[in-house]
Parts: sequence; C-alpha cells; structure tokens
Amino acid sequence: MDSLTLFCTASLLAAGLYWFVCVLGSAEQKGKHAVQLSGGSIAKEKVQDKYEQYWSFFRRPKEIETADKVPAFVDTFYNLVTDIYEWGWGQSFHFSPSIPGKSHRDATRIHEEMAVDLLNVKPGARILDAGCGVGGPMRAIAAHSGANVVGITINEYQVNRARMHNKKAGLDKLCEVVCGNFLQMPFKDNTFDGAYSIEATCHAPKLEDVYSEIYRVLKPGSLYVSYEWVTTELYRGDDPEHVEVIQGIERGDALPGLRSYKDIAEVAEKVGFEVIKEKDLAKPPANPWWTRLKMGRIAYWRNHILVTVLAWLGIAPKGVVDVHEMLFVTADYLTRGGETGIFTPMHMILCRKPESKVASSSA
Ligand SMILES: C=C(CC[C@@H](C)[C@H]1CC[C@H]2C3=CC[C@H]4[C@H](C)[C@@H](O)CC[C@]4(C)[C@H]3CC[C@]12C)C(C)C
Ligand SMILES: C[S@@+](CC[C@H](N)C(=O)[O-])C[C@H]1O[C@@H](n2cnc3c(N)ncnc32)[C@H](O)[C@@H]1O
Repeated sequence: MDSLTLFCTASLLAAGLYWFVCVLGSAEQKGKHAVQLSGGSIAKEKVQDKYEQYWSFFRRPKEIETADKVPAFVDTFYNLVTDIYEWGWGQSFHFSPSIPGKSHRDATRIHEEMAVDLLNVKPGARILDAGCGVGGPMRAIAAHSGANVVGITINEYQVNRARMHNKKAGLDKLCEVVCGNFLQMPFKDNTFDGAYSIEATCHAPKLEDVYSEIYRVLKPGSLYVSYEWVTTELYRGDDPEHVEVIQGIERGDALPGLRSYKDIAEVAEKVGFEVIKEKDLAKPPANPWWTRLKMGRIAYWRNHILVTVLAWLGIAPKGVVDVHEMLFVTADYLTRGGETGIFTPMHMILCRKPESKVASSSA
C-alpha cells in the first residue's frame, strides 16, 4: 500500500470512529458523550461490585421491603444509570405521550409544563420538585412559569449534574437543588406554594411516607400534582405473563414494588389531601408513550457495541456494560407493559392541602 492510500484509509477510519463515538454516541441534549460515561459517585473500579450489590437486593426481596434500606438502594441505582440516561435519553428522566409532528423533546416539555399549569402558581411562587433527577423538568417548569423551583434528590451525583445544567441554562437563580431523602425532607412546614413529582415517588417503599412529607411542607390551600408509575385495571396478579412484565419493570428500575392505580387516591386522602382530579394520561386519545422506547432499538444495539468497546479500552468502567444490558432488557419489559396496557408511568393525581380550619370560638 502506498503512503497516500494508507493516509486516506487511516483518515477514513478516524472519521468513522469519530462519527460512531461522538456524533451517534452523543446525548440528545448534548449533556453527556459516550466517552464520559461513569458510575456516578462510585469509583470506576467499584462500579461492577455495586452493580452486583444492586442485584443482590432482588435475590433477597425482604431487604427491599425493609423501608430504611430503600433510599441507599435507589441511590446506588442512580449512580449506575444517570450517565446512561442522560446520554441515551436526555435530561428529563421520564416518559410522555408521543405527539404526532412533534419531537420527543417537545413532547417531554409539554408533559412537564402541564404539571405546573395544573398547580396554578404565579411567577415568584416557591414550588417543590420531589425526586428531581438532573433537573430537566425543573428547568422547563421554571422557564415556563417563572416560579422558583426547589428540587430534591437522594443522589449526590445528580445534584451536581443538575446544578451544572441549571447554571449553563441561566436558570440557577430560579432553580435550587438539595441532596436529601423525600421521606424526611429538610424543609420547614407550610413553606411551599405548590409541589410536583414526576415518575419519582414509585421509589418510595410506602407512598404514605412521601405524600405525608409533601403535605407537611405545602402551605394550606396549595396544590400537589404527581405522575405515578402504577399497574392498571387490566393487570391480573394470576397471569404469569403480567407478573413477569411487572417484576421485570421493578428490577430494572429500582422499584420496591409497583402499586395499583387504586392505591394512589386512597393514600392521598389518608394523609389529608383533597383529591381534585385523577387521570391516566396514557389512555387514548393520547398516543403511546412507549413508541420512543421501541423506536430506539437500533440505537440501543449501537450503544451496546460502543459501551463494550469503551469498557474494553478502559475508558468506561467495566460494570457499565452490565448496567447497559440491564436497561436494554428493562426497555423491553416497559414496552410490553405499555402495549398490554397493564402498566402506566403517568397516572396523574392532582390534590389540594385543605385551608387551615379556623379555630371555633367555643373550642
Ligand atoms: C422513571 C424512571 C426512568 C424512566 C426512563 C427515563 C428510563 C427507563 C428505561 C431507561 C432506558 C432504557 C434503555 C436504554 C438504552 C438501552 C440505552 O442505550 C440508552 C438509554 C436507555 C434508552 C434508557 C433511558 C432511560 C429510560 C427510558 C424509573 C427509574 C422510575
Ligand atoms: C426516574 S427519576 C425522575 C427524575 C425527574 N422527576 C425527571 O422526571 O427527570 C426519579 C428521581 O427520584 C429520586 N428519588 C428516588 N427516591 C428518592 C428519595 N427517597 N428521596 C429523594 N429523591 C428520591 C431519584 O434520585 C431520581 O432523581
């Protein structure tokens, strides 16, 4: 081979590699590139062990049922998946109904804005995002409503990512991020003008514990909206296929046990909320939320090759390959959950904390 041919071949290979890794492998909102994949706050050499530890929770299901172990288990999960989510999905870690003619990004934003529109808050209001991830929804909501959003997440790596994104978006004056447990929040009673949670409270071992905390920090008369992950009225506990799909979703998404749609309003009322509205936003005429997952299949294969090569080269931590594989399988269970209609990630509930009762003079 003469030197010109060698030069051209090498240039083509380099351009091809650049395209495969940096263009195809970039995050939807350019938050993360494949070469930057990490295990969150976990040291590179410990990622594989932590992944094994994550799975051990499911080998000993009683452990997950022990409520006090759940936040640590969820924290480990988000160390493992946060970079992959940002890289392969974007900065909003949730689903939304697809909207014909609109991009995933627009459909996501519309779903987020709907939450704050339901809260009916004014610019300058202080609202809570319970389980804020890296803050995709928080930024969309702050920009749309002019409200000050305080987000809380159990995962410190997400706190740092969210703060960095807030600053980059010029929204750090409106958006604040706190590292903490939404089952015991570091906020004073009656201090928020509204609250929302998007696909986050499903991680709570007892819904009552997170709803009562949100109730405590809300000012009387203010509203709370949540998009909940639940099994629907079509789910049958005696159908082995249904059970397999739901268990697959629980294992791949760090869930201590999916709840039935019936439990949501019951718990909200139990902690003191008035339920104003409840609706499965996935029901027709909404278009399927799972088409985005299904359409991504070719990209997942490409991602898997990319992650395997990067781990082999020592650029990505070894355990990332297993985590990616787990997500690959989970995507399939989620799709089956959506297609069969036995599962929804967007059972919406809107509630109000009642106005304080005026003490009667005879009391
Ligand atoms: C609300 C939660 C998370 C919901 C979704 C944001 C994530 C659920 C499954 C995730 C993914 C599955 C497949 C991945 C794919 C194999 C990879 O190449 C790129 C990232 C995925 C698409 C990833 C992205 C995020 C999800 C869709 C839960 C945890 C309560
Ligand atoms: C699927 S993500 C959704 C994030 C965000 N709502 C979004 O839509 O982008 C779930 C979030 O809930 C948070 N979370 C789960 N359990 C928590 C807990 N006990 N305390 C605080 N945050 C928690 C996770 O850390 C993560 O940020």
